[in-house]
Amino acid sequence: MPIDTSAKIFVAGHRGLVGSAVVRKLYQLGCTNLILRTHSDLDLTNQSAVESFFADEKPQYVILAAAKVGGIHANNTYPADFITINLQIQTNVIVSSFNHKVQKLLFLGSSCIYPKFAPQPIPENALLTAPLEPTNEWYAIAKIAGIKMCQAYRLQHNFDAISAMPTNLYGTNDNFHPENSHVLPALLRRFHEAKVNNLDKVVVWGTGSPLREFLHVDDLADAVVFLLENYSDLEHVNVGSGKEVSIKELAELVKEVVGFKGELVWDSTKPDGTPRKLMDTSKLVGLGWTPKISLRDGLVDTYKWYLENYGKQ
Ligand SMILES: NC(=O)C1=CN([C@@H]2O[C@H](COP(=O)(O)OP(=O)(O)OC[C@H]3O[C@@H](n4cnc5c(N)ncnc54)[C@H](OP(=O)(O)O)[C@@H]3O)[C@@H](O)[C@H]2O)C=CC1
Ligand SMILES: C[C@H]1O[C@H](OP(=O)(O)OP(=O)(O)OC[C@H]2O[C@@H](n3cnc4c(=O)[nH]c(N)nc43)[C@H](O)[C@@H]2O)[C@@H](O)[C@@H](O)C1=O
Repeated sequence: MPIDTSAKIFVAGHRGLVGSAVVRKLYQLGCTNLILRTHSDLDLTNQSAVESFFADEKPQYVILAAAKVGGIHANNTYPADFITINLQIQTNVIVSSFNHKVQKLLFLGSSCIYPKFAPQPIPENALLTAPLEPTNEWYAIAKIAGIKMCQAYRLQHNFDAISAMPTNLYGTNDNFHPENSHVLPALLRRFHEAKVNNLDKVVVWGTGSPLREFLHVDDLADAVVFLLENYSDLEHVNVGSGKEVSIKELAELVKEVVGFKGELVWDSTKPDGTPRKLMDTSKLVGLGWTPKISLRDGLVDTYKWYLENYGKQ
């Protein structure tokens, strides 16, 4: 049922790529009672601080978009951080949400929960059917544990906790860190810097052959609200665009959007990761949701935002 615009909604991770898009969406819908805390105000790995926060604020809805997130290099380099921090955050928020009678919680996982060689497109029931992609299995295991925890609280306590599994996301407020970011923001920054510094080439990681699906974060935020209003069941739900491109095609598209005229150089010492991870989104489409923003339009908008916020540096 439609979200009550006066309801107390805690958006955990509200400054991040996903959290900020969800906040924009909820404000657009007329929500007037969002509860927002920065990482420095409320460290979600601190169990007693989270418990006190929920006891004081008693939110009615929780959207869990806070996590330790990064691209293939970051996941491959900091496995202990990715499994520990994400297990701590999600456990603290899910348990305290239940303890303080939150009406509904939406947990955000990721497409990396699926086996490295899952059937394509990947259906929700491919979960735990084969080995994971080694470069991000620690993060994936944490996310799978989050799905299972939401299921366990529904089975034992009838707690309305649902899980959404987005594909690779991009958009405004993304992480543009040169090493630890995801591919799309990393390339946007690298091509931009090459253009403004008149470089003649840009290094792209891997072989360029892996395929990736991309969804603009505003579409994801729309899907998050749609699921909060229309879905309450045990199984997680894939959220994607249904369209995939090779990393080479993506690099060419970013090059074109940025207007870089030089050449691409491939650094095959960097990992390719999962060869493909196109999600089967027929379950979500069957519920009545479809994405709206094309990759080209989304890239153009994101680069425009990048120029307004970082272009002068
Ligand atoms: N980006 C992507 O391509 C995809 C993301 N997802 C999922 O979406 C969710 C959000 O990801 P995304 O928005 O990209 O990530 P971001 O890194 O952009 O945002 C994460 C947010 O969580 C906050 N945060 C991190 N640690 C803590 C903590 N200990 N206490 C409080 N807040 C904390 C961060 O605050 P601060 O920066 O101040 O530390 C930040 O605001 C995650 O669950 C992720 O797994 C799923 C699929 C794809
Ligand atoms: C959403 C999903 O995202 C992550 O999985 P991933 O999709 O493999 O992550 P990625 O975006 O970092 O890489 C995608 C592809 O792109 C190639 N690639 C080229 N050049 C750059 C580059 O400059 N940076 C990066 N990061 N990748 C590059 C890179 O070699 C790889 O082949 C998970 O860690 C996890 O966070 C998760 O759930």
